[in-house]
Amino acid sequence: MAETKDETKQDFKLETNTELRFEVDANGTIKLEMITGKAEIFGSELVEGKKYVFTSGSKVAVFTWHGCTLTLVGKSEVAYIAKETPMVMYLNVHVALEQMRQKAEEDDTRGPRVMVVGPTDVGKSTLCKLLVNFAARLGRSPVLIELDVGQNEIAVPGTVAALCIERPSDVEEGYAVVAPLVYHFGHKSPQDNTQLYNLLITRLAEVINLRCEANKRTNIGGVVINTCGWVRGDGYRSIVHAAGAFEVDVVIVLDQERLHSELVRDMPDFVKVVLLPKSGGVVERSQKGRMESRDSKIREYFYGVRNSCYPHTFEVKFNEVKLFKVGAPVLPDSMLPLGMTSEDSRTKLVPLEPSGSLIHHVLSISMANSDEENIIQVNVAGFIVV
Ligand SMILES: Nc1ncnc2c1ncn2[C@@H]1O[C@H](COP(=O)(O)OP(=O)(O)OP(=O)(O)O)[C@@H](O)[C@H]1O
Repeated sequence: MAETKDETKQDFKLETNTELRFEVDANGTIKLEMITGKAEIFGSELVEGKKYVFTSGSKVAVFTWHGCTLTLVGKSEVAYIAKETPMVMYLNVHVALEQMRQKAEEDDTRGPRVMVVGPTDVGKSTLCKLLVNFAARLGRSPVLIELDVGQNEIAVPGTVAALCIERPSDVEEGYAVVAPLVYHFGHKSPQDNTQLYNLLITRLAEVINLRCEANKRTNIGGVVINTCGWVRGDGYRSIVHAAGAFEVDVVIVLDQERLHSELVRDMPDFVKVVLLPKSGGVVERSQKGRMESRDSKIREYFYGVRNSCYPHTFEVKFNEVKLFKVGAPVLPDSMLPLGMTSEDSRTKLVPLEPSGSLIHHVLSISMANSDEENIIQVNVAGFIVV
């Protein structure tokens, strides 16, 4: 039978230190198979002869240190081999971090804490993935911190989260999200409530510090922090705040000299600030593309990556739940009780009356035992759609 257009087969031969980049068409899929050699996708190794399926919108780079042959079956928007990649530099960073882990092991101290910053679409999430995957391949167990509330790799958008990485992420399905630590933020940009954002960063850092104190392996593995692409004004101040809260040792700036020089100026001397180039393969995403990827992240939470989960519908009486929203309307300081500032209201919990306006909203379920606890600073158990 003749091949249909959707089953176009392409063969590629990759030399050492090159990568095959491809994007999957909307509503299409691509099957990738490594025929010979060795290759990896964002730090996760490919198995020879196994067929990997990538769904619509995926943007992938298959990198090889040793050379390989590959086939792609399906319709791709683009598929090309790139010889220029920053992978050797990224690997050098990993090697330096591994040396810091070995030193920490010898001296019984803390492993490296590294934060990746830069404007939007420079490959921050991808570099974080590479670093934790490389570490996991050496048997390390770093903690991945996700501060990018818009494009969150661990939980649904609108959250900050942490995940202990025990093994490299799955090539098709991403991180094995087992027992993540997630805090509710509720907006897709930190700009919408900077006070709350900074408060959650402080809280997350406290909890991670406790975890590191209690678990030597996690402590040695270190922390890799992904940030969002808002690097001006309050966004920059949030980056500096996060660096302080997590007591980072290394800040990697991707692709922006201005941000690099600002951070060199503002970081303490013991923090290494490194400027690295972005990969030419990183794909710029439009507002629409970002919205779609947020939607698919929420869908993935409820249905699983390959529709492997079945969300349940159940009814709860309104008197059995308490509903809150974070942030009271901002009032002028003159109208507030003595000693309170309008900034406080942004992190205040406001009770919500159940109403039709809640329909189709995503709510998070707090782990708090009572509403006397500081619910904002308590992690969430999961999410529901009303
Ligand atoms: N070398 C590469 N080749 C092809 N695609 C790539 C490469 N590196 C990254 N990408 C793709 O580019 C897209 C953007 O990368 P990434 O999410 O890492 O950027 P980011 O800086 O974290 O963006 P944001 O600021 O939106 O969080 C992703 O879909 C990723 O899979």
